[in-house]
Amino acid sequence: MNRHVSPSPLTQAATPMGTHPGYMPGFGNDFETEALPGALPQGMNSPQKVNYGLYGEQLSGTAFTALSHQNERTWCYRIRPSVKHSHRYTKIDLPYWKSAPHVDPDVISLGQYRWDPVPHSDAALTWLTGMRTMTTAGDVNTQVGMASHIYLVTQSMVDSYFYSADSELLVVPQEGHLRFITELGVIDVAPQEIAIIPRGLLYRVEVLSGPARGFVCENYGQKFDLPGRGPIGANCMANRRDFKTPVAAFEDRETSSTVTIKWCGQFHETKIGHSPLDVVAWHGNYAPCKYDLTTYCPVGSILFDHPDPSIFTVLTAPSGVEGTANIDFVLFRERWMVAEDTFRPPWYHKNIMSELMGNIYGQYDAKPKGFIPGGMSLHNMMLPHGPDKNAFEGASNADLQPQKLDNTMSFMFETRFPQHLTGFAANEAPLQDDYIDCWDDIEKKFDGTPGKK
Ligand SMILES: O=C(O)Cc1cc(O)ccc1O
Ligand SMILES: [Fe+2]
Repeated sequence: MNRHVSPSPLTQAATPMGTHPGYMPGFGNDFETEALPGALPQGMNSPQKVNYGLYGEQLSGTAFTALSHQNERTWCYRIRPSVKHSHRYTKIDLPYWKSAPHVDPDVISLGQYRWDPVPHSDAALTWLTGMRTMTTAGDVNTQVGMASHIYLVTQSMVDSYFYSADSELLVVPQEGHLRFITELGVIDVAPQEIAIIPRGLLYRVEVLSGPARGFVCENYGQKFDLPGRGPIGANCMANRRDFKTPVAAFEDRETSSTVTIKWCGQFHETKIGHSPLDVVAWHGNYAPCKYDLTTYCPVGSILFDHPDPSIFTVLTAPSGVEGTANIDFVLFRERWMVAEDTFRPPWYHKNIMSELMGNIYGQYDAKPKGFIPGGMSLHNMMLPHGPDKNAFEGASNADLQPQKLDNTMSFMFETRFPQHLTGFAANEAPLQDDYIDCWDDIEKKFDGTPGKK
């Protein structure tokens, strides 16, 4: 249990860019935090009257009846109940933010694909208008699968708020700093960090330094969790204490504002007369968090062979089939390679899962060239891939001393569902037409005689 009492409310004036009210450590903890002393009811959730004239409201992230170790909900004590925020909804179009099922008949998703970084343009883009869907998988209506997006953000949301009823968002910045000002507090993220924004949580996004670009995994299914470590034990990989959840912070601001809601793949808007970020105190285990990827402690092979990449899982979102994730978030970061008599980079393979990768910085060992920071690749269900010719020749002839893989941070969103390219990914984003040529000149070495070649 984390308990936090902050001395003063968060108002815009009290939080100039760059200062931050603070975080509480832990993943999935039962947190409690109040921005005004005594705002949080003690020993009960629904007193007849809440201190300061606040309204109590529950945000349920799992079914009321979910098993107790999976049950997630947060009690909010707010200036107005959320329902006061919604008037009539109107549909709006955000043409670049797509949801599954979205199969463009003119696009071929079967293939090995790689993209250069999607460039910034002169357009002023917010978190909403700057979201560019690359792939979709599964079905948003049945709450399975995911979408992958690139965001290009140059402009803060002003008097404009958003929540996704469809999904939890895993945000992986690659350039620029963003601030997520949420109902439950403020999260600042920079490259090498990630943020998790739960389904249904309302927020706006400000640009602390831009232009900002990054990757988003939109998870339609069950929430991301930490993987079981099995025989690895109680430590290493991602440790719970390195996740940070913001302390309560609120705005008491009366201005006409817009709330946008993503619901069943469609976007809707409603107008309100105040900031909806008015939660003065909260307690519960359904909350946003951030995580510094440089605190990820990689565990790997220390004698021979290359383990499956699941060894580098940071977070896993279950699919309902035990051991088979809806999505795994996997991190390839700096580490030592020490394996003896081993082809050290990723092996050639075909996978029932679909692998969407992004490069945060540096060089990836299986693809020393062409997969560059800000770039993405897709190796879809059962499509063969592996090291390019250069990586293969380099690794199979290398003197196998212990070697530090430095200056490298890439990740994978790996889903059990095939990923479908959007029209944007196929036609507008900088697709590398020659990507599959990287395996072209891999030569036949077999000549019928034994011995290593
Ligand atoms: O394809 C990739 O580069 C990702 C990957 C990395 C690895 O170390 C093993 C398998 C795998 O799919
Ligand atoms: Fe792979």
